[in-house]
Amino acid sequence: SEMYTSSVLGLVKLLDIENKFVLHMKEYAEAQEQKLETLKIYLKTLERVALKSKKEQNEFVSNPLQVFSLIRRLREDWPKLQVLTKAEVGAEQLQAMTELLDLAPTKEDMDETLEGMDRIEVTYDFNPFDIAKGLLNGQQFNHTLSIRDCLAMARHKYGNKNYGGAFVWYSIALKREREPNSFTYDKVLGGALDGVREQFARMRILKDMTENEPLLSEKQVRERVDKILKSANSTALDYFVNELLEQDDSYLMAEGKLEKSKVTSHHVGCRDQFPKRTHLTCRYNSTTTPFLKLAPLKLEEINLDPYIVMYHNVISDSEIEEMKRQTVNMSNGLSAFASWNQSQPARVVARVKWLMNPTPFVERLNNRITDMTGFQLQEFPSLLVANYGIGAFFQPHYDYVTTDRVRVEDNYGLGDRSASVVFYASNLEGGSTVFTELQLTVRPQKGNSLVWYNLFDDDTPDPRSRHSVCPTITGSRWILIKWIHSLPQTFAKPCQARPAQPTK
Ligand SMILES: O=C(O)CCC(=O)C(=O)O
Ligand SMILES: [Fe+2]
Repeated sequence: SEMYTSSVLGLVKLLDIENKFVLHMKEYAEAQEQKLETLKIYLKTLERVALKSKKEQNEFVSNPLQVFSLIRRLREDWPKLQVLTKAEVGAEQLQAMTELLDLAPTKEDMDETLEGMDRIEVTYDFNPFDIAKGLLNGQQFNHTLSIRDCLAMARHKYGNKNYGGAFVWYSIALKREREPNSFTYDKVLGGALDGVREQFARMRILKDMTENEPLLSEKQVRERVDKILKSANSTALDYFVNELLEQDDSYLMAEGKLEKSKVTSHHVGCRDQFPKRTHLTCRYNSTTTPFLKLAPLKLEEINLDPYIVMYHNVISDSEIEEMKRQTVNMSNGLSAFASWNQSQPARVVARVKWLMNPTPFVERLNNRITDMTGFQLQEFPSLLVANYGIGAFFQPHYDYVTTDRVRVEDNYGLGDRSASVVFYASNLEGGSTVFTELQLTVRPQKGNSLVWYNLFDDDTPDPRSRHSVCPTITGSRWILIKWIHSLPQTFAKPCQARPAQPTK
């Protein structure tokens, strides 16, 4: 089935599905309403004076006019009313709704979107109380999370053994006033808050015990907490929960924060907290190829060693539209739960498509990359397009494939990926490219292109090229990526001996 959450391209389809569902349900409700109306009208025709005493009843059936009507009604009208009552109305709509259910997001999609939300909150150190109120990245949206939304977040974090995070989201849910009609909602969807106060208390105790009793196993901790909660009387539990809920948001929030020891360079980069670079310049590049004499490219230095540059305005809006037209059938995507290799943890959440054929578009882009870098691309003209999902990211990684087991020559005979070129094809919030070792954050800007080296001049891996992509906060992240293989560059790339490395 389709994985919606791996990209914005997939997510947009859900709107259409929901619209159709709502339409069918409306028609269904209208049909039911009509039936109800008819029933009520017929009920009216059956009204007659109440006959209380035996005497009154006898009088009634002694009147031939009344008896005649009574018999005819029961004989001729009743069966038809029975048919009306039993009539299934809206069967067509019911069927259509059932069919739409098959297109509903799967559990994988649900898990992926929960992970995405979690990732946005934790990576950027956002305040979950703000998120629940619709305040994201300093922008107030006209949408708040419902109690059930908040509880889903809490349960997800609990499932991930993030007891502090679950504690906060349970508290948000419990502090919320119930929505109007909550009684009806609960009848249909189940009691939203059933058992939630106890779960909230459980998170608190679980978190404390995990921290205070590091020698206990996961299972032992859970068993002990179960015991504590079982033996607690309800008044004491109520008191405990009420005390906690009276704390202010900042106290509760502190429980859900990512532990200091777990804040990585990727997080710091995404939060834009690396020290700012100085002594870097911008200039026109008019020398890499003769064509640049006519049309120099705007170059911004990002880092000098290893060399990283950003070219400005090197892919136009209309080229980006053309790129999107070539990618209508993107693969279902990579995600935390549906990656190419199930045994690996989440690495990237995005849909991708290789542009393999040497179309005019691909050739034009390759020529541009040659202008930017001077590299030879004839041996491997393919480009890769990616569209990320909400909260989608790319874990810190290296673009080179050389490992102890994979030798350079094995990479399609092209050598390793000596440089990478990423074209940013949309504007968005979040989604920066972070160089975790170099402590650099590069914000995507539509039309720009980032170029960096993954290998030293002697073609050995340069671990300083380790990079990641921050979660998208809002927007649709489109990129076009080109990996430049080293062997075809033998005569194109200036080669210097690597400075001697300190030996261990
Ligand atoms: O999208 C980006 O900014 C970088 C993508 C990337 O690192 C990759 O595809 O290998
Ligand atoms: Fe990469």
